[in-house]
Amino acid sequence: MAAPETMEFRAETRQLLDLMVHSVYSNKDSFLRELISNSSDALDKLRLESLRDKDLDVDTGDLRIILEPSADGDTRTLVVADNGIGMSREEVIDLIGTLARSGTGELRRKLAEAKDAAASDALIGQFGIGFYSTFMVADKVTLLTRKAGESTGTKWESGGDGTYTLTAVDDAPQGTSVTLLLKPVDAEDHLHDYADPAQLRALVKRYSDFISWPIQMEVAVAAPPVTEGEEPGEPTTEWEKLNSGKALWARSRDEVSDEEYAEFYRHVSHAWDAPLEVISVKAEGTFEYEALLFLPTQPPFDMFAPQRHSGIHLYVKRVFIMDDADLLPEYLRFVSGVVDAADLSLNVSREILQQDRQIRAIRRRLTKKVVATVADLRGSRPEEYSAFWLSFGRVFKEGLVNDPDNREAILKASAFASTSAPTDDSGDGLTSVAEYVGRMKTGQDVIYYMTGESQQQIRNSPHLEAFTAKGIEVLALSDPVDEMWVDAVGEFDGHRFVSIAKGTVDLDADESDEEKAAAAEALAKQGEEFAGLLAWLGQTLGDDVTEARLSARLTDSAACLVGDAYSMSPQLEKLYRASGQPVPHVKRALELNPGHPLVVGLNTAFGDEANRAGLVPTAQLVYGLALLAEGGELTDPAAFAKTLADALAAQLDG
Ligand SMILES: Nc1ncnc2c1ncn2[C@@H]1O[C@H](COP(=O)(O)OP(=O)(O)OP(=O)(O)O)[C@@H](O)[C@H]1O
Repeated sequence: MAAPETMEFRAETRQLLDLMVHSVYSNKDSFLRELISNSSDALDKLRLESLRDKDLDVDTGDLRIILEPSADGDTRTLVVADNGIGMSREEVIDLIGTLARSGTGELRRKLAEAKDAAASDALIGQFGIGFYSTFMVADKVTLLTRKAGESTGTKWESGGDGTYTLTAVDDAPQGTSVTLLLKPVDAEDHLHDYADPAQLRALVKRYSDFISWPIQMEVAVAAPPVTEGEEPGEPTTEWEKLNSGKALWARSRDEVSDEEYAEFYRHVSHAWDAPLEVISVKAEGTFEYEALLFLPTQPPFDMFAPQRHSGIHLYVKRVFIMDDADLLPEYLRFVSGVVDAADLSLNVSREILQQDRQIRAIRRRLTKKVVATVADLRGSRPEEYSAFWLSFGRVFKEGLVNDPDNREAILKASAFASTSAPTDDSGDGLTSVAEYVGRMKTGQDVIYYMTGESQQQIRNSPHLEAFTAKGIEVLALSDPVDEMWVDAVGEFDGHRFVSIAKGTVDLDADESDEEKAAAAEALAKQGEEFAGLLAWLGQTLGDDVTEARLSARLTDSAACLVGDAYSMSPQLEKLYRASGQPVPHVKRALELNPGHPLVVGLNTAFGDEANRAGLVPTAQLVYGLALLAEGGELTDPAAFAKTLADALAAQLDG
């Protein structure tokens, strides 16, 4: 055996480990689930590898997971071992020595801030900590592993402090064993006796019963009764299988408890929360398959990471095939679970899968089923739906853009903030588009919406003023994806989606013809009064605006900016720019409120003396204020500040 080499954990890993060592997490038992889960994955991988690589010299006849508790005085240990794929030395360093997953830094920061046990429980539950959870129960962890096909093994050992050692080991068995030198039992600290076979039996039953590989423990068998005059029989041992290994998806819903589903969900999705909804599908006929899918409660922290893939594991007749088979569209990437298909070849490749008719049929059916489940959730459990929507709505709505076939169903399952969605217990301040349509005023035939970067920005925007005054509901869409789908979807039930920040709006639809005629006449008269100013403003601000006109949508503010019916909104312009795409600056119309003192004053001053000093800066201020009020960004904030300061100073002087 070579001499051990001491390595240092990266700072981030070290801090996280330190938090585990001193963890107040109450569910310390979960370390066992994590180790068994890792072993089970390693066995799956070995079986697959041996199917794909016929030259790989391994024995796959007796694949299993072994628990080996022992107690010698105060020294208590537990070994969890498997004869799975194992790890190379580099893999040990990469996978075990570094906690390289994205979001780790964030977890560490939040854990350090967490004040009490409940808060840190929730955080650990949200992030999951895999192998490192062993340090909640062990003072020292030794991992011995040899990768299938390699001759030298690697021993990794750490006391959870700043360092670990690595040693090359020649005679290591293939697979991985993790030996825990257990911390003293401390019931108050939720540290149970993990060297006690009865305890282990109960934990495996609770957390890992569904694992398809046998989980075994060697137990003493009572010696046969001794008859007089005979030598006492040798005590013997036998392997006791601790799990039933039954595939959960093959059992009927009423046979499986919520807790069993929850543990299986944690295993397949590497999650620590409980599933919000369990979806099971059994298809018979041309293509036979069973699926068990889960909607999560908490978002995985890497949900928006570009490399995140779907959490659906593909099995063929109970044999694990791959873990990110393309079985659901990207906008459902928060769904995890298992699909077990009867008629695929065991060594099917990813490329073949993508072309496979059966896989495409499964994907279509599962997609519809998940979307329908989300819609049902809204109807049957509105509170849970709201929480779900808050975490996953943004991702789900990508489907409105990317999945035209299911667009209608996705829209029905979606909810949106709006200026007058009910906030009683049936609602949550969120409305469906159908409900919006049900509340539309007489004469209104379009669905009004406003996009913005936040709810606050939308709700304070001047564009909303006349809508609020007239009690017309407006959808308040503040997710980046909203910009895309309103264009892609276009209409619902014959009602067009219309942005209140674009084009002209007709808010007098419910008025009589006489009232409309009177209003039009009044506007025309005002138009004449302001004609000179409007033409001059259009010219003076020509670099930024297409024209200046009087507004029907303002009641309180002096001015706002309005795009053409089909122009790009400022948010979309910003999104494109942020993604590196060059887009020309989109000019919009400046709309003025003819009843506002600033606009009236400006018109009078312009009428008195069109060349008067101070008019140009005031025009620039009016434009800048309109931009600021909608949450926009000034191109030259310093110049704006100076113009404003000068104007204020001049006023104080006067
Ligand atoms: N028994 C094992 N055999 C082979 N590889 C293993 C074993 N245990 C862990 N690994 C490798 O180390 C990696 C890290 O394990 P760890 O438990 O920290 O995270 P994980 O299982 O990937 O995710 P999670 O933290 O969500 O459980 C695993 O993904 C796997 O590649």
